[in-house]
Amino acid sequence: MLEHVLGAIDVGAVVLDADRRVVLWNRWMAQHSGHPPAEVLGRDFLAVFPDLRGKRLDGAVRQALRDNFPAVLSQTLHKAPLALYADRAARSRGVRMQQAVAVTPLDVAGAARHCLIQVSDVSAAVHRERLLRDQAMELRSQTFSDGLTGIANRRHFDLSMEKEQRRAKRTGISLTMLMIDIDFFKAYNDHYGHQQGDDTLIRVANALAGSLQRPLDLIARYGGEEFAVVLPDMDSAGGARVAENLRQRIAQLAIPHAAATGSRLVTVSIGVATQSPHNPVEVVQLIGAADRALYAAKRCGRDRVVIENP
Ligand SMILES: Nc1nc2c(ncn2[C@@H]2O[C@H](COP(=O)(O)OP(=O)(O)OP(=O)(O)O)[C@@H](O)[C@H]2O)c(=O)[nH]1
Repeated sequence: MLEHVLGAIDVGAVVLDADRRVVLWNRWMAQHSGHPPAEVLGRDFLAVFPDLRGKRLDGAVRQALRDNFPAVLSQTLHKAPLALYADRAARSRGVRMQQAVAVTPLDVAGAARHCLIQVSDVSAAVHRERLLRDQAMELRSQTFSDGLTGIANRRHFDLSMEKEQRRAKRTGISLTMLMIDIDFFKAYNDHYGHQQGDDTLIRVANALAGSLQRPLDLIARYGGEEFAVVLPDMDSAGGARVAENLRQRIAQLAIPHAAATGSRLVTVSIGVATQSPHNPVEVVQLIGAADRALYAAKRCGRDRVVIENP
């Protein structure tokens, strides 16, 4: 009965004697290792699996036999310690089964201590875990990025702005923000259609994002055709330079805009506001100042940069 049970269970079972020789090798082990019992019984376990020497499982077997300590090998640290394969195809591709391994000391009447090694196939669980992790990462990135342009979304901007503003206050550095709005975009949509409007939004977003240089600079789609930029550790003069550079970059794209006045190209207006170390303000005040600067830029004819201090 016991032999039938050992043959039927969906777990690998190996018993080693005090000299690490294999004294039990169930059918599951034969099937997944490719070694029938006749080939391994009486042999040193490490001669069957030579690449185990010096590894965690080798140590766990020693500890079980010598010190009577059981061990469970962490699945994340030791994914596939034994050369075991799900099937022939996996073996020929050299793809080992993902395993959970437990080593248990066994007191055998009238003999020195043995140990039992139990192996289970956790490939499906590991695969499921990986899928869930990938999905979680995908969801996370969707939560913080704008669906149309792929840059950060408003939520990402709000969080980043709060964090950077606190950091600027704490460490006594400047923080500049820009509000950027595409000029005459309603007329652009009306003239070229919404689809081309979307394409232009994407091009403008990519050009703006590609022009920022420092790793902590963040550009987000603030709403509709409006973008916001956070520039940590940047004073007012530096912010004005960045803004002017962005304005020129968009003009250089030379995207035709037949319905715009002036250059008849797609242009942007930019408002700049800076929190200096001597004048810390609230985030709303900083955004309000950048907004006012943007509307001043619009009023003064668009395609320009205006600075306003909070
Ligand atoms: N194609 C497209 N258009 C959008 C999107 N979001 C907002 N818009 C359009 O952007 C336009 C913004 O128009 P307004 O706020 O009147 O400003 P404007 O025409 O750009 O004029 P000024 O800002 O004063 O230069 C509206 O017509 C919106 O429909 C979008 O995701 N795709």
